[in-house]
Amino acid sequence: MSTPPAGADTPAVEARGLEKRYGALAAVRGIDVVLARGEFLAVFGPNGAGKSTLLRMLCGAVVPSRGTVRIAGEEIGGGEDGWRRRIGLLSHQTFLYPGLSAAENLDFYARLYGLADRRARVDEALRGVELWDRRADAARTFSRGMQQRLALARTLLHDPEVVFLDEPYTGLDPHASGLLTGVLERLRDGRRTIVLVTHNLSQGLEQANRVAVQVGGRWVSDEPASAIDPATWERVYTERVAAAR
Ligand SMILES: Nc1ncnc2c1ncn2[C@@H]1O[C@H](COP(=O)(O)OP(=O)(O)OP(=O)(O)O)[C@@H](O)[C@H]1O
Repeated sequence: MSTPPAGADTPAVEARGLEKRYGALAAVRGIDVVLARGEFLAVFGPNGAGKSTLLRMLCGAVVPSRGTVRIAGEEIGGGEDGWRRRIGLLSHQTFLYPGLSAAENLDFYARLYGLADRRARVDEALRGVELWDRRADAARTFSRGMQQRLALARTLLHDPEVVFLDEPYTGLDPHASGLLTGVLERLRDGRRTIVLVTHNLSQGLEQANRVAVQVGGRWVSDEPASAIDPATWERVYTERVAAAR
């Protein structure tokens, strides 16, 4: 089963007027995001800026209070759910079944996505995150970093066109961080679209080709990564955040 390709000019992600309120609190206050196929967007911002809330709206995990999100032209919540197969989300929640082994977890998702060649896909995914040796062990016996690696394999198992990553380096040791960086490099293949939320200013800038800064639920900047000087980026970022507060 596969999703039909979207038109070349159709944005991979198109969000208009996104807002999210939790009672009196406005977590996201009117953000537009239009990402062409192949773009790699890094979103930076202080704690509580609403970055995770934005990401969760972009991938259909949180319903916006206002605004719409389209994935490859298809509106989230519009009735069809072909968009689900086009996206992958790696977040604080691993979406793993603790009692199932690593291989069983991935096999479950492979079935859910109706993937052909399930066995081969699962084996390849386990090797890709260096969990092949632990494939028969229950996810609940994994360390946090190992769970994060398995969650990464789960995120990418169905080869999604749009990948959302919310602080994906959390809990990873230097070796596993390097592994993830390698995976992200391979994902930058020009056809895949990536949205990364991170607090790592230098690494995020290096990886992305577009950079947004979010403060108080709004984007205070959105520019090509090439417009940013890595040498002064930390200072510029700090000033932008301070000015917006
Ligand atoms: N389910 C929820 N119910 C109530 N308030 C929420 C909920 N989710 C998020 N919030 C609030 O929305 C605001 C933005 O939270 P969010 O997690 O999106 O920020 P963030 O920029 O990702 O922060 P961090 O960098 O700390 O991860 C915070 O004030 C948070 O308390």
